[in-house]
Amino acid sequence: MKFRIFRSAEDQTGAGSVDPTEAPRMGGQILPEIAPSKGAAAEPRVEDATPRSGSAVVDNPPVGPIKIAARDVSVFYEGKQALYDVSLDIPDKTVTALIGPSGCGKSTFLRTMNRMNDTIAGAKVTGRIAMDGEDINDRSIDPVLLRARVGMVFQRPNPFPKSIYENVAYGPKIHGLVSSKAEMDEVVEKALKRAGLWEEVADRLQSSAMGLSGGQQQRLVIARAIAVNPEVILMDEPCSALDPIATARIEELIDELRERFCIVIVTHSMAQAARVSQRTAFFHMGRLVETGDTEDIFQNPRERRTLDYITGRFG
Ligand SMILES: Nc1ncnc2c1ncn2[C@@H]1O[C@H](COP(=O)(O)OP(=O)(O)OP(=O)(O)O)[C@@H](O)[C@H]1O
Repeated sequence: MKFRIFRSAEDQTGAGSVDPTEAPRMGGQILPEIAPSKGAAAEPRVEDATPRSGSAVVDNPPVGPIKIAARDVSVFYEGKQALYDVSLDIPDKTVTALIGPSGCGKSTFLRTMNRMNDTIAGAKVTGRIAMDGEDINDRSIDPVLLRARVGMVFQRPNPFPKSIYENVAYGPKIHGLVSSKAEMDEVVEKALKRAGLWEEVADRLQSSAMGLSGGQQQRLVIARAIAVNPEVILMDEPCSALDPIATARIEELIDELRERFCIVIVTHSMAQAARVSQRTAFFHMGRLVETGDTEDIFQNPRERRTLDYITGRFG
């Protein structure tokens, strides 16, 4: 079976990512024709699902150094469980895509990796998340410093209403990473270059960031994250507010950045997951269903639910 791996950023839906002329298969077996899911409505809702007892076994771990190891991570909002016992290894210098239908817990899991859930009243996280072996929820860890090490890019570009230069300089300044104006100029230029924005803004660094296009603003936000030398960059649907050309530019950038950073991206577009990631984790109803190399997940998923989702039968 071949999945069409879209090279154009125009396809933002997953439904078209399957060649309908070829039979889908699972676990290496050709499956009989599968009727469009009738069972979806009968599936239990998250709050009805029986929580599995925690198991620290990591499904299909990646080869190579692990940057973040999540073990039995659960998240509750006002006592209502949204994530159940997720154990996942995130490799370094790799793009890991988190996919799954709306409300399955992708963003919730993403936020556990830089303790952004701490900022949500009533949210509680259990389990263990280690970065380079160190528990990020340990009392000794300052969440502000953690968020510099684990940067985050959101759906909508959120530059500060300040100049382009100040947007990038802000992080290095508050974290005391530079000691002179010349050094700051260098840091700003380097970050903008790495984010692929330098040539477009070099002559207007003092102009407002709000005057940039959406795609440029998103690259500026990435430059702002990079400027503090993060180790991990979390991206929560970074292209969902962008047009296809700006999306393609961000995807190229993600591909370049993975040489230096561990990247985790939440995306609704299976075509995007297939284009940008090397590892994929599929979530459903608050649980991690399956994880593996992206090619395997898309061409030969082991779980029926993964197959149904990537072939557009639900979600
Ligand atoms: N701040 C919050 N307060 C209460 N419940 C929340 C909060 N954030 C998320 N939830 C709930 O947790 C569950 C998982 O939500 P989450 O946003 O992580 O899913 P998602 O897979 O990222 O969804 P989407 O693709 O729609 O962004 C949902 O049932 C959602 O309603």
